[in-house]
Amino acid sequence: MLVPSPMIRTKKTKAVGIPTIDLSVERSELREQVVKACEEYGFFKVVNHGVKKEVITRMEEEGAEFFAKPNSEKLQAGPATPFGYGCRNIGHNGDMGNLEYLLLHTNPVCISERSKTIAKDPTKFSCVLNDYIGAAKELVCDILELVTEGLWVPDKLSLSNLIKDIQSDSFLRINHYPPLNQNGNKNWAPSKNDGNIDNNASIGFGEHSDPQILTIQRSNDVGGLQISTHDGLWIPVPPDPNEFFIMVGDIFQVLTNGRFRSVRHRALTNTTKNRMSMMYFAAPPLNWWIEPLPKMVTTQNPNVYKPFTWAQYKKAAYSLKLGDSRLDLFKLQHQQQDITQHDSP
Ligand SMILES: C=C1C[C@]23C[C@@]1(O)CC[C@H]2[C@@]12CC[C@H](O)[C@@](C)(C(=O)O1)[C@H]2[C@@H]3C(=O)O
Ligand SMILES: O=C(O)CCC(=O)C(=O)O
Ligand SMILES: [Fe+2]
Repeated sequence: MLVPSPMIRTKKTKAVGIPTIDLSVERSELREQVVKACEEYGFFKVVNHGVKKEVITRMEEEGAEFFAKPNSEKLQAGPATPFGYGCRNIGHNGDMGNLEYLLLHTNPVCISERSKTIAKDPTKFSCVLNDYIGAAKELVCDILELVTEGLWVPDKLSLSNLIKDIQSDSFLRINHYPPLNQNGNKNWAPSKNDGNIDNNASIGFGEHSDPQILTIQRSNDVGGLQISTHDGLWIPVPPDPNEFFIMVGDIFQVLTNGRFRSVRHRALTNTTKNRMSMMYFAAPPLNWWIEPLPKMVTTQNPNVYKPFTWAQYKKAAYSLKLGDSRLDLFKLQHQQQDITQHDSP
């Protein structure tokens, strides 16, 4: 059963409820709800997810402790190129946000290596992160199995196995959005790229879709996340620190041949409170070939996308700006821009 959620009124006065799915309900009903939410919004909240409170709390504490450090210590984590500490720069193509973050590969060896430069107690830090990553991975796999069942895909484990693969290219990101003061300024020194965000001072992380298969998001109790509906309205998502939000990523759109749509979203900063969010981005191994699941291609619904590897897609995404629609490059009927420009790295 869909759990009733408060109606949200957007600026354009459209009242929208965030789909909320209770993972403890009976499986045959559950898989239908998950498929429906992925189709309609590409976004939903899960409750009764089974992740231990302690795992979430410890992760929250580690994140808060890291961002409270002096800048000189945070910089020891190394620049986010691609993994490490980033401040205001998002990616490498001039995108800027009002945030600082840690971006990490979820492979346990990478976590262990990075922890040495991030935390005073690296063993504890990597333990806490591995526990959180393990829980997020399990949640992703449960949801992917519900989807394959709901779509009547013959191999129920075909997608979850990609995320469980030791070579999976999944990432963890912890974002910290400091409050903006009353003039809309933050305590950070002005940057040469500030022109990009002057008119959007409250934008913490600009509009985009996530390139991966699925994202598991949670935050502290400070709001800021917004999702975009198909008709272009922004819906604020009320924060819920004990629950998780699931976002369909670009690759899930391809796998379902466009039946699911990757959700465009953004994060705003709060005027007075610190916001911290954490995302697990579930991705396949780099060399994995991506194309619509055979079940999703019919005469009525012919294949829309060219086959490509996750490495090729990532390379294209990383050569573009945050808000760009990268999937257009991989559409079969797209004649102008050729996929070979983004050939394997
Ligand atoms: C501007 C960019 C940042 C990003 C790589 C990109 O070139 C385009 C996709 C961006 C994004 C959005 C979701 C995740 O936060 C992220 C880690 C990802 O996989 O794709 C970021 C990338 C990043 O910050 O490096
Ligand atoms: O901070 C958030 O809630 C969302 C951040 C986000 O979309 C991202 O890091 O990709
Ligand atoms: Fe995102």
